[in-house]
Amino acid sequence: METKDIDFSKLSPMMKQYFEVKNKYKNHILFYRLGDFYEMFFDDAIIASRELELTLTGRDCGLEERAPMCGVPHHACDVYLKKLIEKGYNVAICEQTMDPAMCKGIVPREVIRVVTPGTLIESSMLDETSNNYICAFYMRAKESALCLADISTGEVHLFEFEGKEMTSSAINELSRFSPAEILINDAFLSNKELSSFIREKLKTSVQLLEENDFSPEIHTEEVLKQFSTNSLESIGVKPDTVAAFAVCGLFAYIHDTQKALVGRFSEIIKHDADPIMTIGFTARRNLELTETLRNKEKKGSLLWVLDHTKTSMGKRMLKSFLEQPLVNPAKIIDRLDAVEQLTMKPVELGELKEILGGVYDLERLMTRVMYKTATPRDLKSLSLTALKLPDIKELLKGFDSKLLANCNNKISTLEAISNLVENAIVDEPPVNVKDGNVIKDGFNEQLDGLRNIISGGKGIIDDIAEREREKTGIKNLKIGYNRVFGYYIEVTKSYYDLVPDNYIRKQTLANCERFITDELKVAENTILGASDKIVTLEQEIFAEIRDFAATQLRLVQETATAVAQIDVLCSFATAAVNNNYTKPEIAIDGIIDIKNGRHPVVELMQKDEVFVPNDTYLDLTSNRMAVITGPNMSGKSTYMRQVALITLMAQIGCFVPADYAKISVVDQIFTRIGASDDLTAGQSTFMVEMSEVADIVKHATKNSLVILDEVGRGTSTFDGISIARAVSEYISTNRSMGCKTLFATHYHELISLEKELDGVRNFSVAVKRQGDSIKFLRKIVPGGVDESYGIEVAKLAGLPNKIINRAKELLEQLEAENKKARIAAQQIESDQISFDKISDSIVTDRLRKTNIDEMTDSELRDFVKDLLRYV
Ligand SMILES: Nc1ncnc2c1ncn2[C@@H]1O[C@H](COP(=O)(O)OP(=O)(O)OP(=O)(O)O)[C@@H](O)[C@H]1O
Repeated sequence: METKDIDFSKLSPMMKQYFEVKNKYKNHILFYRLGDFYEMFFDDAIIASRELELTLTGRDCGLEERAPMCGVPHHACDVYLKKLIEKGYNVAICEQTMDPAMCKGIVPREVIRVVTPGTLIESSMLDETSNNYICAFYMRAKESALCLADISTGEVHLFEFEGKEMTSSAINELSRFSPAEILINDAFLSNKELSSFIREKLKTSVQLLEENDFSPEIHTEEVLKQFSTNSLESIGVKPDTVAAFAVCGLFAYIHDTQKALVGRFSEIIKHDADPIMTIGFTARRNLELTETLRNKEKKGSLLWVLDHTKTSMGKRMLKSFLEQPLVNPAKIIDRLDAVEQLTMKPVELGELKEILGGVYDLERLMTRVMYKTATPRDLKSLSLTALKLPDIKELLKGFDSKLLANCNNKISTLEAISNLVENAIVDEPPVNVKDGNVIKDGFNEQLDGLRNIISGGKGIIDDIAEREREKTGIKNLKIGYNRVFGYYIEVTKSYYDLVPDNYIRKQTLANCERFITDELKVAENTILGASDKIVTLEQEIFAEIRDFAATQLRLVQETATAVAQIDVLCSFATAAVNNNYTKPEIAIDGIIDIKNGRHPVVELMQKDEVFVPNDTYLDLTSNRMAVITGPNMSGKSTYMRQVALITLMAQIGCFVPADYAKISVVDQIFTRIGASDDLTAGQSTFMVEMSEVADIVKHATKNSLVILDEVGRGTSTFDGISIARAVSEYISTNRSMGCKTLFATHYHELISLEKELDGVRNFSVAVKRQGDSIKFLRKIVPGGVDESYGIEVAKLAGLPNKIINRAKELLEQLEAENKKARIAAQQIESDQISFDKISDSIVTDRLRKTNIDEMTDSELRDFVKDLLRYV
């Protein structure tokens, strides 16, 4: 039976309640709590049974047909939630809001949480090394704001964008944070570039909200509750700004969907005040910062090389460091000084790392505390971590670093929490507080009193048993207990005759009978009453301790951030020591000078070839652009990426793989490398290549670093050469440009740029010819090469000899033709022959393609003259 066929007036009272709730959450799967299960009914049950492979059963619902039903146990619902979220469903969790035992009639129920990709908090559903952001993007005509929050850690970021850079800046930030869920307003949809970026590249869940859902007039209260504050200004948000709309949109949504979570957030990180390096979506992926391009794996990425962190908080922060390199030289130097100090004291570094190894994820623990879902073990983890903090603080005192001292100041020892938890909670508590034995003896008088009754209760029961044996003469009389019947006196068959009249029969078994007496009943009431009270009291005491921990949110959050930062700095120091890195010099004179630089990942991944280090020198004047030629496979891309990675590593405050490095801070890194997988999004390789180049020339400044690998390769040779040359000219001459550029190319024609343009220098990757083969030397040397060695590389790659020989033949033929074309061109130049005499050459082929018939003689002459430069 489907929902549409239901006669609602005939439904049972419980089903009526179900539909009252369900109607508010039509687009969600409703988990409806019934006892120990979350049940799903009707259409939800049909979907869930299919998606979760659950048995579809039925339940009487007041109608003739039973309601389709399936369910999942409430204590194991995480697994099922995860599956549904991964399959793109949103889930509303409806709980019983009163103890059923205390209710007459239908138990009241309410949706306390809506689970969507951006609102997950369950450890089992989250990657401990990554943040999980939900964001609101509020857009007006010329301005917009983006507010992101990670509910599981309490982190909040806010950006405001305006003017013509609005879209590109927004795309950069969205790709940097990669949110799991985006809330948008109507105006967002009119921005085609942003909409298609989110749809095609981020592939994130998007929800269109009403304009009112963002209104500060309506929603400020909810934001204030979430931040436990009394004004938007106190969290750095000016009312009526576009930022206030984004903040209100996001936190009103969180407030509405996460009813159990109040006051989880303490501060908003505003980014306009503190700019960071821009690395676009493409460069981030091309440089393989956090995952490899091909397999999307951590191994083989820069993160893999640098990750020696010990805590989950450190892992998340390391990732955000990599994605947000600094541009403020003073801040970079502070980090580098801290790393240097740590490398200089290996024993203390080792001790710090060992302590950090025992630190729990304070941020996610606090979310559970605020949600009131923290278990006794969670509080114990919080306390155990707090107990380690004094040792961390003591060790940090031994380092002479401003940043480490700063972190130390921010670490609170959280004594109030650890004292309370250590005094109150047993050393190895059960997961669930209801299981009992959570609170230590001696912590609460009332609890101690009740426990005494229980332990004394055993004595009372033993006394009764002893007296009854004496009184009745039943030697093997004993008193037992079970959950159904409570306490009972057990008498075996052979003594039935001796059972006195005051024994009331409770149960007959094969060999014995069970009885109760008035005296035993009174004892039972005392003992069981005490047990029930103990369970309730333990829960109350635990809730008080948890709520006290919640009051310490700000302190814990600040401590967590500082500990995470120490962890990342220790991780950098470890990578520096293990891989023999150098402290870079940070400059602002525009010079990048690297001696014996290495690619941080290739040098570790490569097993069968020793990595050959290389120098780099780029500046703002005569060494702005390096044109790098060399055969395929010689190491051009590796070299260029290595320069970008060394620059980026320096700007995140990490030592670098080089003997010496002076790095002038760059504001942006751009890359145009290889084919990206946008082909799936319906763009041709060439189209992707050109739009990436367009992005670079539009946004690069003289302080940017640009990596261009084989620009122009995606089209025909002449088009390609022309585009590559025009791009190089533009970059090296245009007003705001002149940025530092590394340009690898197969077009040897570009070598001439060195003579023609200021700031261009030729380099090549050295190779050695060995008979009809070649050896890669991997060394970058000054000067360009005009030999491709393509056929030799093809041979090295194992192409069959037959093909290689035929390729050689064809090459000779083409070279002869090219020679002919050159002579013909020279003749044209000196007007010795007319155009129609040039036959059979690459130039005429090109001329034909260009539809020369429609050109005047002089246009044709200019066109050919232009081409002459390439033949
Ligand atoms: N400096 C180096 N020392 C040792 N091995 C290197 C070095 N540089 C590159 N290699 C090795 O050479 C391989 C090819 O390098 P790379 O891809 O950079 O060449 P390329 O010139 O860009 O090739 P193509 O033009 O075909 O793209 C790398 O995968 C790496 O294993």
